[in-house]
Amino acid sequence: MLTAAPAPSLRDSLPPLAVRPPAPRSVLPGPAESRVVVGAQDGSEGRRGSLCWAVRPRVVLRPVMAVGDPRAGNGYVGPGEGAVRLGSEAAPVMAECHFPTDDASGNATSGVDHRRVSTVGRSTNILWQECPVGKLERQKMLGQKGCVIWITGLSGSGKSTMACALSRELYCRGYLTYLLDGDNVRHGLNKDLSFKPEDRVENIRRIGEVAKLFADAGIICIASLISPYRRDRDGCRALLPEATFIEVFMDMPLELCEARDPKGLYKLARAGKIKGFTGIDDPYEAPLNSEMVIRQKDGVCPSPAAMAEQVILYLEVNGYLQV
Ligand SMILES: Nc1ncnc2c1ncn2[C@@H]1O[C@H](COP(=O)(O)OS(=O)(=O)O)[C@@H](OP(=O)(O)O)[C@H]1O
Ligand SMILES: Nc1ncnc2c1ncn2[C@@H]1O[C@H](COP(=O)(O)OP(=O)(O)O)[C@@H](O)[C@H]1O
Repeated sequence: MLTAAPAPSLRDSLPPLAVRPPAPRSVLPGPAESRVVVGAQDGSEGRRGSLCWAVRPRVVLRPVMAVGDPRAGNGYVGPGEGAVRLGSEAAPVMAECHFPTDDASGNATSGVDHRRVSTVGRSTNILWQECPVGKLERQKMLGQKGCVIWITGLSGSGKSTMACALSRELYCRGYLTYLLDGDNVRHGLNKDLSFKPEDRVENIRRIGEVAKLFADAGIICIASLISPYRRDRDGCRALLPEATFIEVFMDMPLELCEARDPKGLYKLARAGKIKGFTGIDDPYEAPLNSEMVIRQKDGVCPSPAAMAEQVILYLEVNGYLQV
């Protein structure tokens, strides 16, 4: 009996990864008071109060400020007291870790600057925990700048198509991206949220916060969600460092989106079976000053590849694809 061959998946259709010269990895040019995982000489994790080797597989790092913080509990180090000896670039670095004022239960009582303890939202008595490996180091490692490409538009305007084409193109050129698609995030993190206005506000806020973390990780984060309210998109922009929020408006007419209706949702909304559908009985506030607008030319929508190319050109011209 003949069986039909399975249709190739989108993943199968990816061409081989282009060889982009990797960021130089022999020595990571860390900042002056540099930074590493602390491990013991036998390669195991560093212990509090012990002599530690600064090690990192396959990557030889510069001098180190190796102060194990017992609160971190993961071998990574934070700022604080500690006897530090600097080593050469090629040699492992030794550093002695001291936590002289820890209390009997093992909790750190040292090094807490109470002037920095604050209240944020409903969280009280919290302190920003610095980590010596920062965004700049991660960006150097990846050879790209972390940013958020925020794709907004009506349902059916082509957000996901654009996001996937862009991911694919950047992947093929050797850049690391991560896609936050509204539909997908609503399957997990945001599954407690509906489409009523206050829930959309929260959906956008949470995705903005997550996107901010990805950008801080040095990743090109592509957020693709309707995000219909201007104020909330602008709120996400405000979360990010200057010029790292790139708003892309899929400016497609409602008639086109409705004609596409790939999920049949417009039909249901018109029939009154879905209430509060964006563009039908819930507002979409178009951006006023987005970095990019994708629209039809002479009534023809640019191809997915052409849309992605437009964004990549923007990233190139604005220096996001290099450090
Ligand atoms: N009432 C209503 N209005 C708009 N969209 C609806 C609604 N109900 C379900 N859907 C489907 O959910 C997708 C939109 O989710 P988002 O998280 O992007 O929306 S929002 O940013 O919170 O407005 C959206 O996906 P896309 O078509 O990809 O935009 C719809 O498929
Ligand atoms: N540039 C394009 N040219 C032709 N069709 C497109 C283009 N972009 C999207 N589409 C089609 O439009 C429909 C909606 O696109 P989609 O990316 O799912 O939109 P959204 O994520 O905004 O809801 C899909 O059927 C898709 O194939």
